[in-house]
Amino acid sequence: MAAAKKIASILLSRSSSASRSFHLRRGAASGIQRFATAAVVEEEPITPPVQINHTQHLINGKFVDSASGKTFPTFDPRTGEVITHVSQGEVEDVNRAVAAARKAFDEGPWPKMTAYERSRILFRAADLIEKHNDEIAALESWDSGKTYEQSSLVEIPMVIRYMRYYAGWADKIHGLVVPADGPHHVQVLYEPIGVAGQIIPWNFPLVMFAWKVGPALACGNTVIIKTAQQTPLSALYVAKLFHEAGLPDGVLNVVSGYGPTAGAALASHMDVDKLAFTGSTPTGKVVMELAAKSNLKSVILELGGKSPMIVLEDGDVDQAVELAHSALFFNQGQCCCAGSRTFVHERVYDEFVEKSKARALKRVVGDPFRKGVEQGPQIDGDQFNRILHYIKSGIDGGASLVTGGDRLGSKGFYIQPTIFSDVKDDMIIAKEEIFGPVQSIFKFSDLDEVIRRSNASPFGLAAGVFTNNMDNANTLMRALRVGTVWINCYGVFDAALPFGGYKMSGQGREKGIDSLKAYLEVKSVVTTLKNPAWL
Ligand SMILES: NC(=O)c1ccc[n+]([C@@H]2O[C@H](COP(=O)([O-])OP(=O)(O)OC[C@H]3O[C@@H](n4cnc5c(N)ncnc54)[C@H](O)[C@@H]3O)[C@@H](O)[C@H]2O)c1
Repeated sequence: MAAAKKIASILLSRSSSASRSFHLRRGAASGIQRFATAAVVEEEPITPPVQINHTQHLINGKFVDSASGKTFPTFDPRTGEVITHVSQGEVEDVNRAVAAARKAFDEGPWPKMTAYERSRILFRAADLIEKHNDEIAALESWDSGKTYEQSSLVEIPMVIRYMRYYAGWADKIHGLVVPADGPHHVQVLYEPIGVAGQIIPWNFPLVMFAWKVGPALACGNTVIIKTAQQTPLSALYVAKLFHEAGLPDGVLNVVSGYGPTAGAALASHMDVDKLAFTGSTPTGKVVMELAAKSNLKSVILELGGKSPMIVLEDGDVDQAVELAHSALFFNQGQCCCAGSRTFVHERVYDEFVEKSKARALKRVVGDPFRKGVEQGPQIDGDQFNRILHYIKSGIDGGASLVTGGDRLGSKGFYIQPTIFSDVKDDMIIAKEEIFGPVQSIFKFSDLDEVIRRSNASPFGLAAGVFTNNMDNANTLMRALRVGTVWINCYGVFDAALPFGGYKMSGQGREKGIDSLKAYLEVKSVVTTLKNPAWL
């Protein structure tokens, strides 16, 4: 019982600053209508508590229009209406941003500053983000549809924590002196790579910004980051704060625009030394090819997933239901690491399915700016249609629709929390990343079977395990071919914890010490010693 309580506190906590989970407390939501009525999403949208001040690219420390003068719209997922128009970056804008970053690296003060000075600027930037937490959170929610409570209480505080983590590293990166087989003084130096190009998705715009910009700057690199076309607003605001904190011009450049133009220009640029990409697996392959065909820049990839959430038969079923629910439905189901294959032991399967249905029916869907709402709209019409298409494929493929299965309301991109049971491994919904609020529940009989079926995926990003049996937990944590295993918790994203994928979920790691290695070159220096006193 004590263990179960501990699990609940991990799962339901609003996260300590040291070890934040992506999960919020279950919405109290008294007076808010459930998705069965749909009325709540038909109400007039709440006006977000923020003004939009920055819509141009941030290049060389200044906000500038696109060379072409073009702009593109960014939309409110609650209504599908335009929020504002943003400068549309293309090849020429990327060239300008890379030139600024190149100059700031080759001639500018950033890599030449002391590590302590760099660290202080990053700490000041984190302080400014904290000061403006609520405006930034409002921009993030307006542009992406994620709940304001999630942005303001979880994600922006996580961004601040990540920036402080990397600020702390800046003056602790040091080399080695290693023994050699001869009269040589052998040093290993860790140096910044140079100009880093970074491409991020829309599902966690600022968290992805922090995972990339933090380690790159801490190591002394300069950066051009291309935001997702769906969510350009928050990064412009935050990058401005870095400059207010004292970041020299050209060190951090933000270009808004589409993937095949601005993104491809960055990935294939001859003056970019490192490429960091987060997004879908198909686009990951494209950018890797562009990097290889241009200057063979090294690449780090954070890609898609189809992560198993494994519920063994020995635990408290109510706790397991809540954990598996949040593992899938968090952030409208738009998480790379979503627990999108819920494997449940046959002994508790029927009870689990019934209780999961009850939990999904209680999920509070509505305007993300309304207090107590757990689920906002999907990001845009493309994703909305894609998810509805997957739901149809689940029904046509013979899975049992337990609840949901349709849109919610008549405007914007809201989808009913949906559950399928009796899902078979060869169904499309069992194999492909749905990226929406659609839970698929599978039945299994024993440990070997669930290991084999969990690993039978081209993805290997993450997995969850729910059990009180530590022997089984130990077996699973070693057998699962994934980058992260959460045991009796899910979605814990500590700054010090490396995150990344096995197989087609990516290459390399972000966060933790491993992310620093991704932004450092290793140089060996050998000096001949004359008459050494010792070797
Ligand atoms: N592993 C992780 O850490 C992680 C984290 C978040 C999201 N994701 C994945 O991201 C995907 C969802 O994001 P998405 O739909 O924005 O992905 P996406 O691949 O469509 O786009 C990601 C980014 O790549 C850009 N892009 C698109 N085409 C490009 C091209 N030809 N050249 C260069 N850049 C291009 C986009 O403009 C965007 O900025 C999911 O598959 C999800 O699993 C992974």
